[in-house]
Amino acid sequence: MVSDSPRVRYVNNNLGEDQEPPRENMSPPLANTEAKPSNTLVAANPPRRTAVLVTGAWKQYGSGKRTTPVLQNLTMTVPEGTIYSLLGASGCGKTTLLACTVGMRRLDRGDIRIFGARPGTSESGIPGKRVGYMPQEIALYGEFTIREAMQYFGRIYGMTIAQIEERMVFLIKFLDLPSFHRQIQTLSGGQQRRVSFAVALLHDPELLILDEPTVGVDPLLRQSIWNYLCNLVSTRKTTVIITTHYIEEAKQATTIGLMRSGRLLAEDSPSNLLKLHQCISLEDVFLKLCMKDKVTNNASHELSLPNYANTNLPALQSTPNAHELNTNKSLIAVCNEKNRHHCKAEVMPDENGIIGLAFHQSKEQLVGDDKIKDANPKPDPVFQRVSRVVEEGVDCYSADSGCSYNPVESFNRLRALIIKNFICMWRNIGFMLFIFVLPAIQVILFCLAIGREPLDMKLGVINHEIEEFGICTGPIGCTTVNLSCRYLDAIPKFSVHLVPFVTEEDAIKEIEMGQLWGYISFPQNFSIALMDRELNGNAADNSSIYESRIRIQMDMSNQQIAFSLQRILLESFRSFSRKLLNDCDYDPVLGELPLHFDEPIYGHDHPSFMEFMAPGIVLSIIFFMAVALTGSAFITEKKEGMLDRSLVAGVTTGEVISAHMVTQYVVMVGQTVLVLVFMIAVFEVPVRGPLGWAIVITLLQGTCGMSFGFLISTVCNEERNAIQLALGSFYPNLLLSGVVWPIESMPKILRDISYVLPETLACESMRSMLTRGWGISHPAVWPGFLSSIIWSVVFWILAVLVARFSRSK
Ligand SMILES: Nc1ncnc2c1ncn2[C@@H]1O[C@H](COP(=O)(O)OP(=O)(O)OP(=O)(O)O)[C@@H](O)[C@H]1O
Repeated sequence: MVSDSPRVRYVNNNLGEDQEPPRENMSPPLANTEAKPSNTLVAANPPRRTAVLVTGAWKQYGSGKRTTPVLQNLTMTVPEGTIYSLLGASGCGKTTLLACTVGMRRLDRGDIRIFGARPGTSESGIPGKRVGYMPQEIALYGEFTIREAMQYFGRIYGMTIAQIEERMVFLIKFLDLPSFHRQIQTLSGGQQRRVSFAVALLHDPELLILDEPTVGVDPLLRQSIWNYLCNLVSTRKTTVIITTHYIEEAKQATTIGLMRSGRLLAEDSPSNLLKLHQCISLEDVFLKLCMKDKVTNNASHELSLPNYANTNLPALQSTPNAHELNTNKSLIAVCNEKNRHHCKAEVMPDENGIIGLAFHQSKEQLVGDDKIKDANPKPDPVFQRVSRVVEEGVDCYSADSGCSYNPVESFNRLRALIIKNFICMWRNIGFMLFIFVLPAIQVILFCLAIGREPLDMKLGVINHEIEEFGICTGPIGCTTVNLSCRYLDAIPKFSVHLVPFVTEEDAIKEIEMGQLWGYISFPQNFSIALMDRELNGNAADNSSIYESRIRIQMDMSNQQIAFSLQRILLESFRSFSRKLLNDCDYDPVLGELPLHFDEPIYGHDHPSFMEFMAPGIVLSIIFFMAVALTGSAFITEKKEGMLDRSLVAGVTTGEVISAHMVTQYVVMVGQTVLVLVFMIAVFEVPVRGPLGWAIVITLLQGTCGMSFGFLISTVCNEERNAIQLALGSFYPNLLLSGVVWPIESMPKILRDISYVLPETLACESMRSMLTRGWGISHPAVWPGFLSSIIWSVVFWILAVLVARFSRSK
């Protein structure tokens, strides 16, 4: 292992550039082979010197009618220090078998032993540095440079920077890679695959599991890769499992496993296969075995004809006109009822002259073969028992396994993950804008657009008291002349734009055109009648009371505008009336309603809608940003295979989550500061309570959003499903949490639902702290903190349960 016995490259030794020195201390695999887990049945004991042993493996995807059987009673033995080449048509189950081998998927039945132990246990070395895994997809962070990719995995494997650098120089040269400064996403598909291959070789593992490493690789380099693998096996006793579509190159393997429909048709050395089946080429052997398998299993099923149009075999895709090619190098089975016992070979070399394995295997065929399953022997009951027993062992992939925990190694892995997270974030400009600029824009837009007083509301004025047309200016002092003008003067002009009209009908027409919010009309004798009413009270006659009335007719379709206009007109009248009574030496209180509002206990005389909404908006922004960031981060890593690759390399789920939390908290603190600075410092939203606790509850809501995002990422495999789920929950949450409207206005049942949502109590707490100045110990405040914590825990528990359930599939 790297940290125990540094296995740096050895350019200066006498083995030549592409050769590795013999592995020191080759005993651990054997020692592990002999070590029996205490609860393992005797039947499961693998033979000595077997690196990988798969026994009676059964695996299917889906359930019910959608079941796809993939592995069917497959048994495979990979001796240590050999190259085992797994050959089979597209869709026959090679990748699934490798995924089960590295513990990323679980068998339905059967048993897998790596160095004598179940994958996922510390004895097997998987996950960890004993294995180098190259999945079929690139599974690398596109934002990384080649060097950063090497450093990321090197740190996980516990290599020093010097070891990583030395190894990288060799691998770049050997695999003909571009400069290590190049970002992976800027490389060609073939170059990316080679970087992926280099990462698998980086730490010189004991077991290499390579899923189609030579696809898209130049023939010379392909040969060079095989030479290198052969050298690794002979000098380092490395064990290699490699899948390929190319029969030609597989001839260099020590053992070939021929796979069809999830079964292993044969497993032997290339020479033995040729000898045993009396064929001159491996293609013939494979064809013969396929025919035999087909006839044995289902006489009524015909062999599928190769489907050139749909096949995803690289060798076939690169052939311009496959039907026209006809040499006798490669083979495509063309069998029908008549020639079932006599197969004809057709040629399928690719553009490089490499022969492709040309059996296309459709899903339909696999499903059809499932009918054969019943004819196959049932899995050995012993293995069923073994399978059940080993499931109970310690699983190093689970977050809480504590499997051979080494704090230093764990710290190194955590560091690698955190560095990785920040590099990915830093390199992605769009992402940076999303996480920092978007919240700021949301707050600015909220503060500018929501809750402010409407301005410039147009109101028509019909004044029958004055001769001239227009808006008049009123006299001052105690007078009975043109009081209508004096009242109009009291109306704030920045809020209400007064527009003169001759008649009410003219104003109504404008209202109907959507040009006015209402009109105000003064009768002819308004001033005299008003003075009579104000000064004489009950003694005023009926005509004075009628003539003193100002008529107002409004468009009430817009609640906020209508309420604002009504309030302004009322307040303006109060102010006009007080001034007039004062000027005439009367007590101004006479003009008031007998209602007196004292200084408010909390808030101020003119509460704004913005102040009501601001606390909830802050929490919503932080909550949903955390949902989006966490959900997208995990789904992308999962979908592109990067998460699985890191897990196989030895990173634990707990470390992945911890690293994400560290990154997410840094982002969240930044977002919280940004959002609060804009709200408080720029837009002067009042803070009357403890700002520190307001920040804490904001971070708790972010944690809650992070947990929800994690849950979404475990439930969804595709980004679009995650977006649907996140958006689907966004609006109900926003509308029901009392962010935009008081929950007191909701029907009882909805109010009860609202109280158990993650944001409602938190929003109440935040509002109480900011606008009422209450502290954490107040009974209306602490429940918001508690609810955020409880929801975070509930989401995490659900996410962990779903993740476990998914992995067991
Ligand atoms: N997650 C999944 N859910 C459902 N079916 C799946 C899943 N993964 C693979 N399959 C199906 O299982 C079968 C075997 O797939 P697998 O990837 O193991 O084949 P393969 O031999 O590696 O193919 P290829 O050479 O093209 O990579 C295919 O029919 C595939 O469609």
